[in-house]
Amino acid sequence: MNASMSETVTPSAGQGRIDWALRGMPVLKAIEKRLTESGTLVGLRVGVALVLEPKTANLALALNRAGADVSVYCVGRNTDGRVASALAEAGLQVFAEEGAGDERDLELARDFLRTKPDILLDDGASLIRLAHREFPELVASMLGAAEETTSGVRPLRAMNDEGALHIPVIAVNDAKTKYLFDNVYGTGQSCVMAMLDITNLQLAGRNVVVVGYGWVGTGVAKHAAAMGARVIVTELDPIKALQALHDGYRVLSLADAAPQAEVIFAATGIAGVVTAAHVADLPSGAILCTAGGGAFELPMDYLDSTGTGRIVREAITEYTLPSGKTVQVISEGDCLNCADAEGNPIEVMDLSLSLQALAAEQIATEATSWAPGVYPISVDAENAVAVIRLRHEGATLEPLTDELTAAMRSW
Ligand SMILES: NC(=O)c1ccc[n+]([C@@H]2O[C@H](COP(=O)([O-])OP(=O)(O)OC[C@H]3O[C@@H](n4cnc5c(N)ncnc54)[C@H](O)[C@@H]3O)[C@@H](O)[C@H]2O)c1
Ligand SMILES: N[C@@H](CCSC[C@H]1O[C@@H](n2cnc3c(=O)[nH]cnc32)[C@H](O)[C@@H]1O)C(=O)O
Repeated sequence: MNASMSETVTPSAGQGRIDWALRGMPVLKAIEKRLTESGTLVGLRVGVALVLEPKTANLALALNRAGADVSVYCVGRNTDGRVASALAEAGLQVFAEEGAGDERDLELARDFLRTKPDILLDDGASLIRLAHREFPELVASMLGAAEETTSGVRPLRAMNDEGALHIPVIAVNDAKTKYLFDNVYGTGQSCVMAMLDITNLQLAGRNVVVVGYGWVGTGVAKHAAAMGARVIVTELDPIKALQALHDGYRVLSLADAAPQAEVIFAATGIAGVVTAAHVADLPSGAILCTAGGGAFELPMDYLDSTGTGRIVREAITEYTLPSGKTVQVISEGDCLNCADAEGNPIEVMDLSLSLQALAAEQIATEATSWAPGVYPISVDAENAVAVIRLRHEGATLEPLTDELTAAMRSW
């Protein structure tokens, strides 16, 4: 290779990571084209409040190129600073500082809402709830919002039941092309890999307890078992517990599983599922992490008030309890794949983030006539994402002929 051929322009660290992710996002590229051609988002302010890393950056940039005025918010623990800088350089308004603490995050969240988004793309419903608490005029003028995750959809439904939700929200999480892929395969892979990268431990032969066998728990169990872990599942729901048994795992209450638990993945999205009493029964050195909603699933208050915490390696806090027992908490109990790893894989976020773009389209075109409430994304949008991905993979669908239709209707 001669010298001139090897000369390249190196993008900034953030832009390089964004460009790399875009290579694996054919669905988002197709949706950007559709939005650009329709002009649906031109002149609208769209606030993106999702985990801020290269895949989300591509969503923000795609919406921007399609004509929206885009601002971005994220808590410090889920922000990739290189990506935040690259987005600011691209002219987006960015309210996210890597490593910012709770107080600064709240200031940034308020400043983000002061940009008066017409459409809000949220994760965990935290910005939708903050807007309802502190920015009633904004809520009154907003077209609507979209929610990314299970633990955001749940409180929004509760708000709606009490008449406290004042905007239409599309539950992106509830699209089949979201939860069947992102929550299961994406989160299963990224959380197990994050735990292994952070600790550098081997999983084969270890007792891994998965708390909750919903979509995320299923994926975590599958990936942990594939790496040789002995998986125990804990569940409240007898059907999910029976499913876990048929998938080949032991099923025990957490109290029964705790004495053998070398690693615990909380995957419920519900506060307080792992308690101080469970910790008392763990073997010394057990590892606690959250694949689900966040640190609230673990007994962090108990550990902080009773134990002595010491950072023993990046993203690992070792608590020594009065009994002398130690437990290791990963990522301070936050979702470890988003806090201290790369998040879910690119291909799976291509599906979820494309659904967010389609939810923005639906809010701009249809939600103007909707009453406040939690709505599913359109079946067309859900299917469009699957069809584009299948086409990109070179997969072909069986054609539905008149004969097959008649056969399926016959009795
Ligand atoms: N880390 C990520 O990237 C990521 C991705 C998707 C979803 N999530 C989050 O993961 C959490 C789970 O999501 P999901 O889609 O699997 O939800 P889900 O509702 O399908 O599953 C939750 C399961 O937990 C069970 N459960 C509740 N309380 C329990 C308890 N005390 N003990 C045992 N089981 C209990 C429920 O019966 C249910 O089966 C949510 O907070 C969601 O927002 C995280
Ligand atoms: N809000 C949580 C973190 C993520 S919630 C879970 C959601 O994050 C989404 N997610 C997981 N990985 C990524 C990623 O890499 N980029 C953007 N979103 C992600 C995923 O769709 C899921 O529904 C917190 O405060 O700790």
